[in-house]
Amino acid sequence: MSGLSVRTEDLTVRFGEVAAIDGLDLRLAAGKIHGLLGRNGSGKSTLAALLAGFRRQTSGRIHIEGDAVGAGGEPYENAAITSAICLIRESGDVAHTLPVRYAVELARNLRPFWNDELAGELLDKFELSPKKKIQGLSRGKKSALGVVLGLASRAPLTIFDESYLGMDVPSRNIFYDALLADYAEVPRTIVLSTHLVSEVSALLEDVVILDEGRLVTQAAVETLRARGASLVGPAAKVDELTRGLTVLSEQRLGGTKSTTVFGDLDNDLRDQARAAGLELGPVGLQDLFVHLTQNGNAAKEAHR
Ligand SMILES: Nc1ncnc2c1ncn2[C@@H]1O[C@H](COP(=O)(O)OP(=O)(O)OP(=O)(O)O)[C@@H](O)[C@H]1O
Repeated sequence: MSGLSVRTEDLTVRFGEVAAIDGLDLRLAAGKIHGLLGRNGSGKSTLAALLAGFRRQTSGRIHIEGDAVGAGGEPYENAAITSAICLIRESGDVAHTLPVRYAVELARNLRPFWNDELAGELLDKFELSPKKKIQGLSRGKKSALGVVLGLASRAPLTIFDESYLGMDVPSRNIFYDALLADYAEVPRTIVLSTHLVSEVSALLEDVVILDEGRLVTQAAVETLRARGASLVGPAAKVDELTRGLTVLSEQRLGGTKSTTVFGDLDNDLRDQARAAGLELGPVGLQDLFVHLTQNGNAAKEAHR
């Protein structure tokens, strides 16, 4: 099993006047970890709910495909498809009056690819007692329970919709490590919806950036990160070579400066930078995300 692929065509969801998703043409390749990035209100949760069949689109099409779902098709009201998809939302969607072990049992019964051993290991890692009532868990522990259910479901398409934001940094690190380890063992399609871009960027292979329900860009992380450069070295030289370029961020420590710029650096400039002893590197995903979703830039990018 290497997961499900997703294709959307002209996908649109309207809430009255608001288009939460607006004519989205998207491709998510099977067996990869995708980042679904966007600012607040950009449509991430709406898209996640559509892919998991939790809601129906106003217009357009969704096609889910892969070994686990036979001929594939639309997820809405299609149990053969939705049983292979697990969406974990920030709320966790777990019954609050029950102990943790009931939530685990429920998932075990509902999820055809469920792995009990992994669930047990993760409960221990997050120090979640099976006897504890869910309503008595802290926000972070509720999020951790959601993460345990999501990972142990081993669903061919697993979507975490900001479900780990309530967790503290050490717990989030446990999540990231567990996700990578289990993904290496059982490759599947994972979607991480987040605005904590810098934190998850090392996990991601492909990235989708949304803005106001529209696709700003979709690309492999490496391709995106090559769409600019960071220059590090003596401040005066860095300033001289980056003059007139679109600067995404700058940091200075004593006489040394690191400047990140957007756009292609021509070979001449690269040669000059190297000759001056500057270090050249790719752009951080966080800087790109901020730039691409700033007022006006998203629309320009979408029409590139
Ligand atoms: N049930 C609803 N009724 C009306 N409007 C809605 C509903 N759900 C979402 N919206 C609107 O659709 C747009 C997209 O919302 P969505 O929750 O999908 O964004 P998001 O990217 O997940 O945001 P956040 O990062 O803040 O969670 C927003 O303008 C939101 O107000």
